[in-house]
This record gives sequence, C-alpha cells and structure tokens, in this order.
Amino acid sequence: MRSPSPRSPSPNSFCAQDALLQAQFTVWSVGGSSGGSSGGSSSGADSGPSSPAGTVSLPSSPSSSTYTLTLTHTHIHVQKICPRPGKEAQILLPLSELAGCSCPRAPAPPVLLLYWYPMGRRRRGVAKRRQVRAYLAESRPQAENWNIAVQCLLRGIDVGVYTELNKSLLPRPRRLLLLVNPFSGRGLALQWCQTHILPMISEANISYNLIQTERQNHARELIREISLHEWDGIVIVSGDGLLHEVINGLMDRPDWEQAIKTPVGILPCGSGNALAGSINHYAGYDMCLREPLLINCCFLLCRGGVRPMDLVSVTTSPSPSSASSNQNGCPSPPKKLFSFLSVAWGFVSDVDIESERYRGLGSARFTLGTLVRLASLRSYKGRLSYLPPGGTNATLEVPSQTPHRPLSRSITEGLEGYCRMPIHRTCSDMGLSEQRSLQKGEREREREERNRERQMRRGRGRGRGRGVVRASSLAEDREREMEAEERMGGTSGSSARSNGKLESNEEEEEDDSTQNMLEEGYDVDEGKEAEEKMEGTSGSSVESSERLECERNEKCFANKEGDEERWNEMDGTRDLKYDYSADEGRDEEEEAYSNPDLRKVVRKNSAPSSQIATAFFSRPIGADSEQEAETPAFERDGGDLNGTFFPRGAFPMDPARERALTISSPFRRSRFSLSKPKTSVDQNKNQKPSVSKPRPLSLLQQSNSNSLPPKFPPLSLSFSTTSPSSPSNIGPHTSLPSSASSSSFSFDLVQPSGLLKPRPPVTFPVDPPPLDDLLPPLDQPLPTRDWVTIEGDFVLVLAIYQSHLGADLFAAPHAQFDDGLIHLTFVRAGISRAALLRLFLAMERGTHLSLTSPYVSHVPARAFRLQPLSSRGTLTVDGELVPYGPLQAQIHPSMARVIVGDSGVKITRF
Ligand SMILES: Nc1ncnc2c1ncn2[C@@H]1O[C@H](COP(=O)(O)OP(=O)(O)OP(=O)(O)O)[C@@H](O)[C@H]1O
Repeated sequence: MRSPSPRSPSPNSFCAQDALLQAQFTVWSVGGSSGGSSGGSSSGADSGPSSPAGTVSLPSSPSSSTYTLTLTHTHIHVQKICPRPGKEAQILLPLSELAGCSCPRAPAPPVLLLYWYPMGRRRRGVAKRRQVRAYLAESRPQAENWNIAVQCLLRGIDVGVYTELNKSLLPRPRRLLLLVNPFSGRGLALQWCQTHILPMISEANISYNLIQTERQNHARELIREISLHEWDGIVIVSGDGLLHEVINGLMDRPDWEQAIKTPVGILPCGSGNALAGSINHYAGYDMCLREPLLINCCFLLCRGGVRPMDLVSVTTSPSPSSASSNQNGCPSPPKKLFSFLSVAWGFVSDVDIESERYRGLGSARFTLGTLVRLASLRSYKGRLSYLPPGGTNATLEVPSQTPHRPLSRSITEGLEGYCRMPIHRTCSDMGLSEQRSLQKGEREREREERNRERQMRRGRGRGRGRGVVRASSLAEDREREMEAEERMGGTSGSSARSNGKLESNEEEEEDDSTQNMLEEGYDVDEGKEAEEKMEGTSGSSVESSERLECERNEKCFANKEGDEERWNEMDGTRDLKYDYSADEGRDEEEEAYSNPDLRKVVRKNSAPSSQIATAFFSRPIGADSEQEAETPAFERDGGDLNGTFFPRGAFPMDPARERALTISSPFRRSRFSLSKPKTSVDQNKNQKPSVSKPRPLSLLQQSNSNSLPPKFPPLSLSFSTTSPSSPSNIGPHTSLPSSASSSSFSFDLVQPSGLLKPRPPVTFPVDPPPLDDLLPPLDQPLPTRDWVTIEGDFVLVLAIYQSHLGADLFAAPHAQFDDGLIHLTFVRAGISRAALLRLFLAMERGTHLSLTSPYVSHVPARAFRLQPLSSRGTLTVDGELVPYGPLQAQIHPSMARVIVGDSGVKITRF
C-alpha cells in the first residue's frame, strides 16, 4: 500500500516551536464508555456517518481524561496528561487525513469535533475508515478558535502564531451540485447518499444541492441551462455514464470554453466506475470497489483538489434513423461528442452493452459478460488509423502525386475504385516484430506447420457455411508476406515496414520491395486466389473434404461412446465447435478437438457456457458471424475515400438483438431502434418491476422546496451548512427560481432559506466550437504523413485516456489525467480465448503490458480513426452506445478539470 499522505512524523519528533495553537481538552466518552485507547474519543469507526446532513450526534458525557492538543501546519498532536501521562498516550492526527471539523453551536457544549479518515483494513486491502474525535474545550471561544484554525488549514489558508482567529478568515463554504442517478449500478445511489455521502460532505462544510435525475439525458439538459457560477463543482453520484452527460452538457453550452472549466467530480455508485478507479489510484490508494471506493472518493472530494483532465472529441457517424437524410433531404452530418474515458469496439463494448441484463450483479456483471462473450468470441473486420504522439498536424498536407503501390492487402482490400490516394505510411500488422524475431530455421518449420493448419482451417471455415468471419486472415496475410520475403531472400527493410515507422528515405525502398513482391506474384490478393486454386478448384470439394473430416471425427467419437445419446451429445459438441469458430487458429482448442479425451473435457466444460449464452442471447452462438459476411462490406455499403468507409444505409440490426439491447437495459435507449422509441421515462416505468430499484428517499418526496428551477427536477434535496445571515450563506439553492410544481425539498439545518426571487435569464457569450485540428472531416481522407493504418480482423479496439476501464481494471497503467494521450489497445483475431482471458486477468493488476502476444498491441496516439468494415457490431463512448459506423477522435489536452483530492502534484483547490 502506498501511503497517500506525507510520512507522518512520530509523536516524539513533534517540535513545540511548530505549534500554532496549544490547549487542554477533556475527552468525551462515546456512549458512556471511554473513547479510544489514546487521543480522545472516537465514534463510527467502521461505518460511514449515520446521520444525514451533518447532524453529528455528540458524545453523551465528558470523561475524566485530559489531553493537551497542539496544532501545527500539518498535524494535530494529542498528548494524554491525565490520569496517566505517558509515551503510549500520544497520537498524531495528520491534517491530510481530516475531512473537516466543527464546533456545534450553543446550547451544545463547546466541543471540537474532528472527522478523521485514516486508512483501515478492509476485507480486500485497505481503505478509508471514519473516526470522529470529540474534545471538550474549557470555553466556547477556545473551541471556536480551534475550529477556525483547523478549517483554515484544511482550506489552504495560511494561519500563523499571531493570526487573530475569527470567522471572517474562513472562505465561504464550497457549493456543489450533486446529480444522482438512482438507478445506476445496483440502484444504491440514494441509499449511499443518505448513509455516506451527505454526512461526509457536511462534515467538510460543503453546501450542496442534490438533484435526482429522472431519465436519460436529464442531467445533460440541466447542465446546459444552469447558471454555473453558482457552483464550485458538479459532482455526479452515479457511474461514468452520468458524467458523460454532464461533460457533454457543458460542451453544448454557448459558453463551453468557460463552462468546461467547472470542476467535475464523481462519487461512484455505478457498475464500472472507471473514473473513480482512476482517481482512487491517482491518490495512491489500494484498488477497491463498492463502499470503500465510495468513501475514498468522497474523502478526496472533501479535500477538494482539482487538476486538469484531457477530453477527447469523438465524431461518430449519423445515427441510422437520420443516416440517409434529414428533413431537407441533405445527408445528416456526423455527430460530435466529448469523452473523458474511452472509445471501445468489439469485445469490450459488446461486454459492456450485453451485460446490461445482469445489472443487478453490480461490477460482477462485467465478469459474467466477459465469460459469456469469451464463449462466443467474435471478430470484426475493420481499419484503424492513428496518429502517434510524435506525429504532426498534417491535415492539410494532402499529396497530389501519383499514388504509391500499397503495401499489402490489409491496406488495399476493398479500396479498388474508391481509393484516390494511397495510405502509404502504414503498419499492416500488429505484433509482427515478435514474429519476425524468430530465427529463420524456426520460421521454416513453423511455416510448414502453419500451412497445414491454414489449409485445415480454410476447409473448415468454408464447411461451416458462408459468412463466418475469419478471425485469422490478417495473420495469414502476414504469413504470406513473410514467406514471400523469405523466398525473395531479402529481409532488409521488412522489419522497418513492420514497425510502420519508416523514415522517408526508406519509403522508396519499401515501395520497391513491395513492388517486387507484387511482380513476383505475391500480391496477397492474387496469392489468395492462387491458394484457393491450390486448395480446391471448387468450393464443393472443400465442403466435401470438410464433411469427410467431420464424419471421420464423428465416427471415431461415436465408436468410442457407442450409443445414440452420445451421438446427440456429439452433435452438440460439433455445433459448439463450429460456433467457436470466429477465432479459429488457436492451438489449444484445435488440440482439444483433435484429441478425443480432451475433446470430452472441452465439451463438458463448454456446453453449459454455450447453453447459458444461447439462453441469454436467444439465438445460436455464432449467428452474428454467420450473417455478418454474407455480402462483402464494400458491396453492401457505400463509397470509400482513401480508407474512409461510409455506409450507404443504416447498419442493420436484427430485432432480437435490438430487443436484447433495449429491453434489458432500464437506462440505455438504443440508437438502433427499429420501432418507435419509447421515452426513457416509460422505459424506466416498464423496467421497475423487473429490476429491484430502491424507493427514493422519503425526504425527497416532500413538496416544499424553492431550491430548483421549475423545469428541472421534481425531486431534489438541498442543504446548506451555514447560517443564511453569514455572507457565505448565499448558497446555490437560494438563487434558483422557485417552482410551485416542484417537489424538491430544501433542507437547511440552521434556518430554512426564504422564498426565492426569479432569476433573469442568463445570456452567454458564444464561443466558437472546439476544432479538431489533427483530423480532417470524417468523410475526407486522412493525411498520409505520420498516420499509421492497420486493417484486418480485430477482436477488440480500445482507446482509453484514464488509467482504469473499471474500478478493478487497470487498463492503461501509464495514463495520467492530463498526459495529452489516447492509449490504444487492439487485439487482433487469432488470439486464443485463454490468452484473452489472461490479458483481462493481468489487466486487473495492470501487468498486461508485459504480456507478450503477437495479437495484442498497445500504442499511444493523439488521434485515431476507426472504420468498422463488418456490418454489425457495437461501438461505445464512455460506455454509452453510439451509432455503429466510422468514428474518429482526437485528444484535447487539459480541456476539463476534475476533483481528485489533494494527494497529487499540481493541485489547485476548488
Ligand atoms: N433517472 C434515470 N433513469 C434512467 N436512466 C438514467 C437516469 N439517470 C441517468 N440515466 C442514464 O443511465 C445510464 C447509466 O448510468 P451510469 O453510467 O451512471 O450507471 P452505470 O451504467 O451503472 O455505471 P457505469 O457507467 O460506471 O457502468 C446513463 O446513460 C445515464 O444517461
């Protein structure tokens, strides 16, 4: 465990001349018993604060123990002086572990309450735990002075020995807008608000206004219109999806440039909680989930450090409903949105969307989703282009000379007749360097083996019927290329090509060698045809050989088992085997199928998964793949300008899958809807009986408040910790217009806020929209300089800009909030299930970067373009479904600001 706070000096090393204040206090016992072994009484050590809205129940009576408290700039030193002074009766409370302090008003006794959150042992690792320490002062002014001094230090206001302590030193309490999605995660957000969040932020003297979202996009609409200067921060109590709405709401505003600088925070109540995981990690805390993660993040929020965070602008294709044209008959423009977390395609987005149906499991839904998806692994054809960090902005540098010959099929496939310009600065393989590092002798042996395997696979692939996506085509391309190179006896330049980082003087050489390759008949397209001819002159012979192979296997198996039932079982096995075909080429599985004993094991282990998957997906596993490639993507879809792929029509989605995506999710409204979409509110209503949702807090249902704008939430809760008479009391809730129709509830401990005057409409200066200076429009070719393009079959593409993809998925260990980088991970088809599982398991610890697999690549980038060439699939941005089709993104360094606590460098306070 890395220590989140500066090393505490030992009590003995405490130096009296550092003292700002020193006084004697009596400890109050908790519930009649003496508090903690040393240093005063403590309460609520294990649980979060139990009373909402800052009502701290005082200890019942003073104890006979007396302590001397000494305040320094960094610690409170507590020394027991009576009845038994001694070394063991000392304790140091680091100020960095205090969330806040208070001094209850008269007639309460003059007690100084310190809210201390040291690290404590949990079931898994360590996390923050709450302790309240209560010290009875000799007089009220003494208690109040201490309260002011500690609060000043916690807020970063310098206090000296001679500073005259009075309330005017204190800055006004921070004001937070809390947006709660009551249905996020396992639906515990409101409950956790009551038990953990509201008490803790009250302890930190933070004023807040809580709004419950009622539907998807509610938060986005709200953020578009509120007066932002009234808030010190916007904090979402939910998963990452709600923060995505808030960020986009801020960017929708005409004053977006200013608005996006509003600090945003997250209190994790969702299923993934990726940003919360990153914040927790950045603070140096152990990885944790659920309430420990929430308490850690809430503590960091109370500490209040803010730092810059990169945003990524993502341009997606128009949604299918508007893809063809808008009302004027003009083609709909691509959509732009802003992302703080990730863009995912393939495995990751599939798991995210499909696991919606297991939402009740919380974060375990992703584990189950991963297993299900592993059981029916798919691959997707596509093209990924990215601009590495060193690359320049070459958007306008479009060369006009004659195109170079393309490097390989992976670049040229499907571009004939479309490609006006070549993509010559390309990398057509992933992990190739590892393959190439093999010795030549080994290579030859392997080549022969691979040839045999390839032919087997090819035969089986065809036998399975049309349309199965062949997951290993890119690998095969590379193999063919390698063979060609070896036959040519020239290996120079090949490794350079594989890296895709050629200097310009190498390009000629590269093109020449490619040209030679092509002339010698190793153009991969031609090679493919030749191979096909070699393998069999007609598909029927392949099919018949496939049949023979199957029959042989079946007979062999049947003889061994010897009864009809076994035959039926074996049929199931065979289906399973075929269903698993998307990433064929995996040695382990092939071995399993060729070895009857292993085969039994595989069948035994796999059948339940396949049944689960079939039941979940209401269709045979692999159905997607079968339908997928019935027609080549380029025949079905529209034109392509130098690698830019545009669908002519909407990407179709079958009704069963559409149902699966929409009905199972109470939250997400699929953009693929075939039928007229219902409103989210209705969806939620429909979902309520099936998904156990918490009842909203009864408190929230009272109709009383004047704290919210009329058009906004009917349910809200606001709270101010300060007196309305103090200058700091002009809380956000007091400046919002009242609403007769609103059922919001104003909750002020001290004095209810008065009726609110309507606020004149706010006018914003209109800022020009942020430009993507690294990218041409989505329908234009990419620049040829500096960009790297990879085409082939992918299992997943993940672009992430935070360290965590989920609270327990450390996907980009090097990522920083403001490193100006997109961390790209892509896995190409051909990877075995075991290797993919290993990758995800290693990701939990962040050790996956050291795993070597020729199918897995990790690269940093500043911009990328993703062009799915498979007609069906899912794309997500920050875990939210976006229209399937070409998409591009670029980083905007330090565009936003995120509340991360004060344990990092370069922190400013909000
Ligand atoms: N009151 C609401 N009813 C229905 N949907 C909502 C409501 N409030 C927000 N949403 C939407 O719910 C979706 C999911 O919310 P969120 O991401 O916060 O939770 P999650 O999916 O459980 O968490 P995570 O994204 O971390 O996995 C978002 O798309 C958000 O727009």
